[in-house]
Amino acid sequence: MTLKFGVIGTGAIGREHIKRITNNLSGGKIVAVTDVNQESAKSAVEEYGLDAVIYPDDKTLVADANVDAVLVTSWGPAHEQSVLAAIEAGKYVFCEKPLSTTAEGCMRIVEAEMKHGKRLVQVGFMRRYDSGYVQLKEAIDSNYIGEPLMIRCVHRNPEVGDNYTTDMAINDTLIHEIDVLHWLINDDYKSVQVAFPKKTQRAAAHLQDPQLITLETNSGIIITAEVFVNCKYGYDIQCEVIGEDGVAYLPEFSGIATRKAAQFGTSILMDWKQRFIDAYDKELQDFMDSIKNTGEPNGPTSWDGYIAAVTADACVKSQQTGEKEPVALAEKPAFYKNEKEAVKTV
Ligand SMILES: NC(=O)c1ccc[n+]([C@@H]2O[C@H](COP(=O)([O-])OP(=O)(O)OC[C@H]3O[C@@H](n4cnc5c(N)ncnc54)[C@H](O)[C@@H]3O)[C@@H](O)[C@H]2O)c1
Ligand SMILES: O[C@H]1[C@H](O)[C@@H](O)[C@H](O)[C@@H](O)[C@H]1O
Repeated sequence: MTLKFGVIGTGAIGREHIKRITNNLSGGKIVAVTDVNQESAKSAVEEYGLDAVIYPDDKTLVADANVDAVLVTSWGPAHEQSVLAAIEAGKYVFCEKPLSTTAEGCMRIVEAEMKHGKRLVQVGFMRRYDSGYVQLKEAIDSNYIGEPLMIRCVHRNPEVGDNYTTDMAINDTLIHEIDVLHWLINDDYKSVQVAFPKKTQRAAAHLQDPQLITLETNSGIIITAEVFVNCKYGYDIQCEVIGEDGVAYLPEFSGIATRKAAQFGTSILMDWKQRFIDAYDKELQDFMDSIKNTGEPNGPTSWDGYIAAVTADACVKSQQTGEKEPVALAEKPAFYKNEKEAVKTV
């Protein structure tokens, strides 16, 4: 069975996913595309030699009977509308993060999916498929480092565009940590607090950068996460879990090391595309394989998207109040209780 995809949004990650489904993975084919910028949709079709219909908008694409699954890779605020339209039409959905930019929007998706009666949606929280995070989870689950007590994270981008706003540090960037960390430690967040350190001169006038976020879990684990999106030197993701018996570190992305001119060095990546390249492949392959084998996607669910959005909303509130803000989750519906963990082979 070949899963026929319609793609909504042919920008940076839309093209990355089109490329991997077309050239690297098995079981999928792009049959339709759309973008608010129709030139972008046309150039994607040309660039990857796709035999795909170009639609004027998400609604007409979703209505194409030839489309089995919708790949939502538009801007965050546009996701909810496309995901709801796809669920309404009974199509599978792979939606890039965030599932919706608000908790209410995620809840509308959760309710629509439950009404449909079976899981259709997978959220692109690809770090759960990254071998480094999978190894960290194994170190925690096997009790190798004892009970986790604290976690220290760093999420740095070399630069961002002028349209990147202060709340996007949470909704667009920290959202990866929000998702992967509660999965890593099997715990939920109780409260969050955001602090604004001294601002870098490289940030646009409207943007607070860097930001330091503290998240506390129900069991008392304290997490500190730095988001710094104009760090200039590279794309740098760090995670250190401090347990009662030891410390576990997320592996660094490995490039070659060099010795030259009295220097010992190694390279640092400059963007996200390479850093999690294997994880992007694995998440999409898993999406296609699990639909083929079980009729439902296996990866991060709409409920995971909801947890991330509630936590992100509390962080955005704390950006405004400067206070510690509670994270108040609704009770998990039975519909999502039997979900399998998206842990794949390393
Ligand atoms: N998982 C990851 O690591 C990762 C990496 C990059 C981006 N993303 C997410 O993917 C999404 C896209 O990011 P990007 O970097 O590719 O952005 P981008 O700006 O490069 O591309 C987005 C594209 O969507 C189009 N678009 C916007 N609204 C639309 C709509 N309503 N209908 C159709 N097309 C629409 C735009 O014209 C643009 O071509 C964002 O939600 C972002 O957070 C995730
Ligand atoms: O959309 C991107 C992507 O999710 C990257 O992984 C993250 O580091 C960036 O901050 C974000 O803007």
